[in-house]
Amino acid sequence: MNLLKGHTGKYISFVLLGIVAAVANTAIIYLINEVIAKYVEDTRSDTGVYLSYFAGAVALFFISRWLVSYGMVGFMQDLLFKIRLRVVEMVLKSPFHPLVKHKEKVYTALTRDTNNIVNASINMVDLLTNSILVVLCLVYMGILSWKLLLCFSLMLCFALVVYAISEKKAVGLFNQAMSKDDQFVRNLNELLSGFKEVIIARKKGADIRDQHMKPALQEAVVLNKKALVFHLNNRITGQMAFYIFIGSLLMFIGNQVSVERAQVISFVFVLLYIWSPIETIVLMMPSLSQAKISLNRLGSLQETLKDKDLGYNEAPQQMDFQSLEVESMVYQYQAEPGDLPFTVGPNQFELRQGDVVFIFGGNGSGKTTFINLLIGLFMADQGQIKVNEQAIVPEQFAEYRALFSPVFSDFHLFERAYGMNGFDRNKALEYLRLFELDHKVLIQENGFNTTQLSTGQRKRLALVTAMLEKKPILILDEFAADQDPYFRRKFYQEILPYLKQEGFTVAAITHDDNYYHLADKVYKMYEGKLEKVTLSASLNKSGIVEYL
Ligand SMILES: Nc1ncnc2c1ncn2[C@@H]1O[C@H](COP(=O)(O)OP(=O)(O)OP(=O)(O)O)[C@@H](O)[C@H]1O
Repeated sequence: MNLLKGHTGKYISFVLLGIVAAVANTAIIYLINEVIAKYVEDTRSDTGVYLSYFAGAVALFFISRWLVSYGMVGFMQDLLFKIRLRVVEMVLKSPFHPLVKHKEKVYTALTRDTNNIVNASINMVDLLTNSILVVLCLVYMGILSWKLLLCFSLMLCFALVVYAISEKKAVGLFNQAMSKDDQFVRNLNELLSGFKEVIIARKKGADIRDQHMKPALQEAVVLNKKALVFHLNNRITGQMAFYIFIGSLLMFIGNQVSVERAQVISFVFVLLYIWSPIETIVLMMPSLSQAKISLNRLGSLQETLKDKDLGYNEAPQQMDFQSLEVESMVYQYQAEPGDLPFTVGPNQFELRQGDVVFIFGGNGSGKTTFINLLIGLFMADQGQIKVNEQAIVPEQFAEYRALFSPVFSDFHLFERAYGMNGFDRNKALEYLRLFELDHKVLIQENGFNTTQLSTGQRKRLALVTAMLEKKPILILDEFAADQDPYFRRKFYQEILPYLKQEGFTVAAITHDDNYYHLADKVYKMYEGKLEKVTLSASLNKSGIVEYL
């Protein structure tokens, strides 16, 4: 992913300012060295000139350095904004299944990976400034004595080769540690989602902590430690090599390669000066390695979620709806190795404008899967859907989905009425009264206050919200299951006719066989197969109503 797109100009200006800072910094060292040389030679009369150059170089260094740092603050915030929004975009455009499967990667992408990348992009400018400084100083050292530079370069090359080898190992370890972090986040999500159960059975929480979270954290600690120890070893080895080199330079090398004492002193001075930038570069490597891994992970997340949702469109047109037919629709779940995959279909199904259609069937028979296929959440492997006798093509899927307002059995009640073009407060009040929520729920600026409601009341509010979306077809997955007998009766006997009168078409999964006769059509789901049933009921041997 190209993160610098739109920021290239800014980044180039930071790089240029970084170069200016590095040149000014080198000039400072050069000037100090020259003044020292003048002192040694006792020609102090020239120092005034050097002093004015020195003041200029210092001013240039600080101004350019400040400008880079100031610019970087804004750049960092922009980049953070851009990457986070990019991840949200990926999420919004993703089809259903890949996202559900890789949810925890989205969390880590938004937190750790984003920060790693932003920090490294700041470090990149520092890295560049320091690298230029080192190169310029090396040139200067070459001018002082090419023989000494050759010796130093040999030592530096050796240190860099050792560094590169252990750095590769460190990157591998960081990568493994990040996978352990993902596992930890997955468990944390589980713990937070199931916290009620955990409070009742503390052993569950302890088990998640001891058997899963703690080992994942411990493994991440071990891996991170190992990786950081590689860096530490590199640093210590580098420092030792450097001190040994300086000692040898002063004691033997200078004499051996016959370089004048004054040049050796100047050389050592520059060497002492550039060690800090060299060390800074080396110390930045872990953050750069981590950023590289994070960038790869964002890339792979993008790859995982790359399939744009079918017919992706954020503002689909409202389709006219008169009739809907499902023809020979088949869907098969991907099974775990060794398991038989569950298949729903081939199924036929029809819905006419104003219909109230019920689907019933045993647990696990495939009702929810079928509903998910019907509303276009899952993509069927075979078959087609026709609206007003026209087959729906993939490009029309966003428009097709906009026909439905679902209340899932595991519905989510959003805090506000997001995505509604104008929140109809009058209708909202009318619906709240109908659902007997008007004394419990307050209408706010753009939605309802949703706190202090029971599960059944929350579900009623979810249906109110679905109705306010003014989509032609309401999809209800076991809506009445959480309602008390009084409201259940009201739902089937008053609310469903009201919905019909309001122009809604309703397809509902239900187990309330006492009310099947109120539907226009009833379908039975058995082992993935839908069957239209007649509404003539009979009592079976046990006296239970049975639909044929
Ligand atoms: N994510 C999944 N991966 C694989 N198989 C699945 C998955 N979800 C459901 N199934 C299989 O599909 C079958 C149908 O599930 P579905 O949720 O559609 O049943 P249902 O009729 O709605 O059941 P219930 O009345 O319990 O809600 C299940 O028996 C299960 O084996």
